[in-house]
Amino acid sequence: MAGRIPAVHHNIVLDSINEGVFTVDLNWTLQGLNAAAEKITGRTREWARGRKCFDLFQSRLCGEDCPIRQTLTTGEPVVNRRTYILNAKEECVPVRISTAVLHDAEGRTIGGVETFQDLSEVEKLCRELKSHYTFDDIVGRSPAMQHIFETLPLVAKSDSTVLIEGESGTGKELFARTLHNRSRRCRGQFVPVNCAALPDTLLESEFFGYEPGAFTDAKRSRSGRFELAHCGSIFLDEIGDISQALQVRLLRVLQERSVEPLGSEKSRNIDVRVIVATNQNLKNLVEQGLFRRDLYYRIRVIKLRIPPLRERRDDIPLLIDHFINKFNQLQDKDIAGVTDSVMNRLTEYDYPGNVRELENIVERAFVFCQGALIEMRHLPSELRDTQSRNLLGDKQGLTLKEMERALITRALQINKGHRKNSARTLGINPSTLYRKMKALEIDSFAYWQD
Ligand SMILES: Nc1ncnc2c1ncn2[C@@H]1O[C@H](COP(=O)(O)OP(=O)(O)OP(=O)(O)O)[C@@H](O)[C@H]1O
Repeated sequence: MAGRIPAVHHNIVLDSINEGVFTVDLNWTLQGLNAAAEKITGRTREWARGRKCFDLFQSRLCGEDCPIRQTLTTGEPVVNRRTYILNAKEECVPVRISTAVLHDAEGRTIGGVETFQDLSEVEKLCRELKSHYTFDDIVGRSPAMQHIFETLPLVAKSDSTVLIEGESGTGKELFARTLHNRSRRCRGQFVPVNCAALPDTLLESEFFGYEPGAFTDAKRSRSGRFELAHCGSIFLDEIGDISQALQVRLLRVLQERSVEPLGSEKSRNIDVRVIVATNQNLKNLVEQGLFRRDLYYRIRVIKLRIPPLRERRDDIPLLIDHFINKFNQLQDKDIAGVTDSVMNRLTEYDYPGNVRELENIVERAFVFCQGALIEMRHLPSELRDTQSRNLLGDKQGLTLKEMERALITRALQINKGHRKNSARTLGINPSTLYRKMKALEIDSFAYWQD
């Protein structure tokens, strides 16, 4: 008969695996580490003796959110939770951890075991892969974005005026900033001006500045945005909204590279790169006589068109990831991603507000999401609504009452009998749902599933 494997052999087995393993007693005192745990944490078994597991990990999960505490409290294992630990050199190490309860021969709980994998290499590879899909802060893997990434360094190097066209929220200002940061002017200022935000008279003094007495309130002189941008770049957003009179003045500035503050007769030379943006079709405005043709040709020396997000859906998963990372850092959270159904919904949605809208959707979900993944119920109702729209399926030609019954029972089926979630799917108050269910004699327990 084969004998039992001696304990010392268990240690050899534990030391031969790549995953870090440690065990703790019920007071979180470390009982042992394997060789991989020593390597990943940079701590020795001698150091660990008598210390607590939170001394070893110093992770943001330590404390209330501690996985091993959860396991010891609930008896349930935690599987593949991602977090960061601090190693002996105080470096952040990304890890994926799992936990389980340890029992003695009589089945009594005597402590817990935690296994953890070092994800540094995996993250490094991901970063390398991602670097192909990013240009500074701009993310994109669609062919359209990859093409823009190729041209951006060349455009940044030149000093020519650039026209960026794209719907609102496509990232025009982000591109303009990137062009500035990558140019020889990066030490100068990047000065944005939203031409649609100010009335014409104010915009003129904003552009060119003024001298005392130029108008009633002008007590002192003030530099305009063009002067502020001297040796840097000026970004004129919503250029299609400026008046004809201002278009004439702007054309002169671009031709002569000098500005004349209001109330002054002397012009000042300026060395500025001009980047303009519009969410309108400037060519159409020219055809309609609303935008000067000569100014149009002066500003469209180089034209970049940023497609709306619905025309480059390949970018959506990457952008979601980008914004999740951004908000994890800003809000010190640890959200790992979105569920499959959320990903499907977010990649099929049309985004009238483009990337800004997607960013807002993720930011909003961060407010409501308490777990590791963003779920359907964390999305705004207009995104969840398709679920209600699809609820009826092909049940046309029903009476209003029958339709209500069909909708409610379908919502209960989808939400496994959960009345609050069903109310959310239907876009009504839980109390309204309870009332309707009572009137229609629908029993939610019939749909209840674990
Ligand atoms: N490709 C991208 N990668 C990462 N972030 C992006 C990208 N495109 C846009 N964003 C982000 O989306 C938000 C909106 O972008 P931005 O303000 O540049 O848009 P815009 O086209 O200038 O909008 P508007 O026309 O309304 O002024 C910003 O927070 C920006 O950082």
